[in-house]
Amino acid sequence: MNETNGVVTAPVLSVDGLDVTYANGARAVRELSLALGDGECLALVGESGCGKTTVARALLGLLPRRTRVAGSVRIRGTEVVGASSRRLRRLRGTDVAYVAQDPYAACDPLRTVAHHVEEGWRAKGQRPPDGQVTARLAELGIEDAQHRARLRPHQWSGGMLQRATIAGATVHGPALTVADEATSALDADLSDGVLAALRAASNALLLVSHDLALVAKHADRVAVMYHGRVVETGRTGDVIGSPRHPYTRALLLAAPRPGAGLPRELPGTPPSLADQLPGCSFAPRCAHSGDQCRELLPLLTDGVACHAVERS
Ligand SMILES: Nc1ncnc2c1ncn2[C@@H]1O[C@H](COP(=O)(O)OP(=O)(O)OP(=O)(O)O)[C@@H](O)[C@H]1O
Repeated sequence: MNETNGVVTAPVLSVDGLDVTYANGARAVRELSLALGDGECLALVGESGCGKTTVARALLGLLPRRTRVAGSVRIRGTEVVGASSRRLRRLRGTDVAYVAQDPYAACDPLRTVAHHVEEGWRAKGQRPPDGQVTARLAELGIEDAQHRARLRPHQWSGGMLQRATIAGATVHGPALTVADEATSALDADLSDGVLAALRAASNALLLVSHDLALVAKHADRVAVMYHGRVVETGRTGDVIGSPRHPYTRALLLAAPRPGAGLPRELPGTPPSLADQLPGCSFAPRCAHSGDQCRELLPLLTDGVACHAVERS
């Protein structure tokens, strides 16, 4: 709980022991815990398939039927795991909003952009107050918003259209915005501005991203996932500037970043999601692993889950 001026509020997001197994037996998220406060931006990073999107979907109650979900996801104190469809519908838009990867895929090509922004109100059975669509678009950096809002999505550039989807997703000022690779369909030079707009339009923001340069610039904290677990977490500058987990170091070396030299491919491949290794899932790929790493699961302690890391 947080206390501001004597008023106690629940953290925006608290995830405790989240565990997700798809119907085919793939255990994509394993005992994952996270917390996010007002105004904070947390980036979830990690190789493809490590479970980032699964976490994002779990926060919105959007996992497929027959997926087994254990643990707890609370948004402003309201439990999402096991919530009824009615309660989830009530939470979406007001408590938690979602920004998808590809704005063109998220929009109906036959409808105007204004129609998509208005959907934020319609989904709650409301009509947008006069002038609000244009005002929201202008706030997100759209020039000549009144005219442009009447155009169709294909008449907008990708960066501008993503700003419009952010405008629609955040009309009710949700406590938490979840953005899953929200800029990966855009050119690199547009991504920065769109992320800045996303941050400005959001309260707490969970950013799923593979772009470590953007994460370094926009996120306050980072959680590095591997094989469904958080293996390192901390302030962005610390995790990206002085990574401690061998996996985080390898991930950073594999990422194209200005001034970081040529990327070095991550050795090996992650284990299958059906595997239940007794020890660290990264041990088979880790140059520092010993017997303990293969036998005993390292717990996340002081922001890092690794037996081999030096602890002061
Ligand atoms: N509906 C599903 N049924 C079975 N397995 C799934 C399903 N959705 C995802 N998975 C598997 O769960 C694992 C985690 O997927 P997820 O999309 O969460 O990873 P990710 O880290 O977001 O990857 P990417 O960066 O490629 O989007 C992957 O191995 C994926 O194949």
